[in-house]
Amino acid sequence: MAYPIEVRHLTVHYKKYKALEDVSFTLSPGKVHGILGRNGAGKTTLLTYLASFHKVKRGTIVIDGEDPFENERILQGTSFIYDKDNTYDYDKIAKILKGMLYFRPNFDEAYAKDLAAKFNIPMDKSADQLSKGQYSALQVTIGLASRTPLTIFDEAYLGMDAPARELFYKEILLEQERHPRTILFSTHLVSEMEYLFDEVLIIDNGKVLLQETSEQLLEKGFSITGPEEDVDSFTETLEVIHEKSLGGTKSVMVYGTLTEQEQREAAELGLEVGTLSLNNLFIHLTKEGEET
Ligand SMILES: Nc1ncnc2c1ncn2[C@@H]1O[C@H](COP(=O)(O)OP(=O)(O)OP(=O)(O)O)[C@@H](O)[C@H]1O
Repeated sequence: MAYPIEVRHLTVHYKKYKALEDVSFTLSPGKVHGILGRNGAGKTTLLTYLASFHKVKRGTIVIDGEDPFENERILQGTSFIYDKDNTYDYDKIAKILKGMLYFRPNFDEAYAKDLAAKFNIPMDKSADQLSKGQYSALQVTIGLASRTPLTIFDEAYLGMDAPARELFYKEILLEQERHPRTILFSTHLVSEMEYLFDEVLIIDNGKVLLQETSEQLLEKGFSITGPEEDVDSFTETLEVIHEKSLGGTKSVMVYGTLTEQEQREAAELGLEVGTLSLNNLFIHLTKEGEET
């Protein structure tokens, strides 16, 4: 089971500071959504509202057809996993995992134990005795094994080392095949996670910069390399998001699509047209002080 999400005109101000401004989007159910943004862009603010930590004052949020705030059904089906959560501090890990079924009807204790073993989480310790990385791995374990229709990971990997993160990402893909749910990932570590995302929402300065499927987004970015003058004249009318020159050769990153005519022209001029990674697009589309 997976929840669809609809957000309309969500606006959140902290006194005079505009953390989110007129944010609207829908998230399709059963997909992995990358919620990307620079530090302070508004990701956590958005996700805490989706998880109903606060009541919406301006705008609306509809999850699986209902207002999620103080909504028992939706809240039971929503996991919010973040690094600062200290709900479980004094209980032993084995007891925590055993008790989860009480809160989460789909919790799979056997899977959680299996994951805990893979992450080397000691079952006989209490949560407050775990290292930072082990604590994050415990949160991730609970998030995965809860199998909630909406699962939100807000930079949940903090403190986990590279092999542990790799294991986490692998489990996301396996679990999504076995028990598809709506998964939201907030991150600015785009390069190592981009292969996980079905859809991408980029938040910039409290606003939605873009929302696309990963496939669409990757089709919209490309690089053009060749003699400086040819590259300049070819890209005059295109949206250049980054450029660098070296000894008469110029390489630019462009956001947009090329018509067939433009592709032919590029080939005739001998320009090299390449693809861009999601990480490159993210970095250059959200760069401050540069026109995008
Ligand atoms: N309780 C608060 N009071 C005042 N300002 C706040 C509060 N919470 C967040 N903000 C501000 O709102 C903006 C968005 O914060 P948020 O935590 O949502 O960003 P983020 O995208 O999650 O950033 P990061 O990647 O650094 O975690 C920031 O400028 C932050 O300083």
